[in-house]
Amino acid sequence: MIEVEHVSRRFGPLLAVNDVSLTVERGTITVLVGTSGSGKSTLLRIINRLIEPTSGTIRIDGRDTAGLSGEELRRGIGYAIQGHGLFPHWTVARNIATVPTLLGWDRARIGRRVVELLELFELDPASYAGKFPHQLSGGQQQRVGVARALAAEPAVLLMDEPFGALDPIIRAKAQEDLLALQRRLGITVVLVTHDMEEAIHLGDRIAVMDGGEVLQYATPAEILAHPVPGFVEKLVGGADRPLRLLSLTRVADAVQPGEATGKPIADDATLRDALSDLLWSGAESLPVAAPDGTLRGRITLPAILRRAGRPA
Ligand SMILES: Nc1ncnc2c1ncn2[C@@H]1O[C@H](COP(=O)(O)OP(=O)(O)OP(=O)(O)O)[C@@H](O)[C@H]1O
Repeated sequence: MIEVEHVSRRFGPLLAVNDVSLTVERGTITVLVGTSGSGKSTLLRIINRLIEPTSGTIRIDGRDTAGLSGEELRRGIGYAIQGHGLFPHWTVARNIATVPTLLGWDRARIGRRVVELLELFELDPASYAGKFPHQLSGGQQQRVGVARALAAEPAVLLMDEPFGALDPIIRAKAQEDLLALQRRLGITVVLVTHDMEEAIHLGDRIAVMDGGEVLQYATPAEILAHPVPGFVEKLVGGADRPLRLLSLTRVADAVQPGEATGKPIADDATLRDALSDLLWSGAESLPVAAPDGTLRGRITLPAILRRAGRPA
């Protein structure tokens, strides 16, 4: 658990982070979202003390981080940034080994960990361990960046616009991979983005920042349904709000008994995907299938539309 209490950071006359308090529960993803210059990156870097707060307290699992040296703290916290920050003249294996090496792990353990992470990120160790960053695609560099951040098995992972440089298809895949990885490892993630879509998709909770302040800190559903008036409302209240709402619910939660014709949709797809399929096929309903292919019932247009409106 990360507890941020009344944290501020001043740069000369500018209050880049202004009296922010929020708690990130263990094993969840919190997304900091806001426009450029709203203080997201500064707040993120205060958590691992790349930037010292001017005032306020950060506790990680109950421990005040002010009592630790910055270096000691950062060895226990993964940090992945846009552009991936890989050392260009180091191989992929050496990049991933950075923190374990600093921690003095023995060579055999480091070697095992590098192979394990490359496999986890679907990069064949035999082909990729000895490559240099410039020999990888953007998506592969991004995965190596996250692999490096996770090398020493941190309980906390901080990510600053990690998918910002990726094209939309690779970005969607990277987001899915992060969700799967986070569920599997149970890590606590704080992620910075300026993309509300990404925040809604990834966040268990979202902190909307503007002018150094957190204006609202709540679940995506709460932020969509009840945005605080002003900046947050403007940010989420656009024409695609109903579609965003639909993207939060799985087909499994709206499935009805009965049959339908057409290509089945997976029960773990979102209602937004289901609406898309229905509109495209011109059908009123579609069959719903479990991962093993068993039919579970059907999803209908009216059932989807009921969930796209303003919540009561
Ligand atoms: N080292 C610094 N010295 C002076 N001002 C800084 C410094 N770092 C950040 N700032 C200022 O603090 C404010 C917040 O910056 P920050 O990088 O946290 O914003 P951000 O929300 O992450 O923006 P972006 O999305 O553009 O990265 C900005 O006005 C920025 O210019």
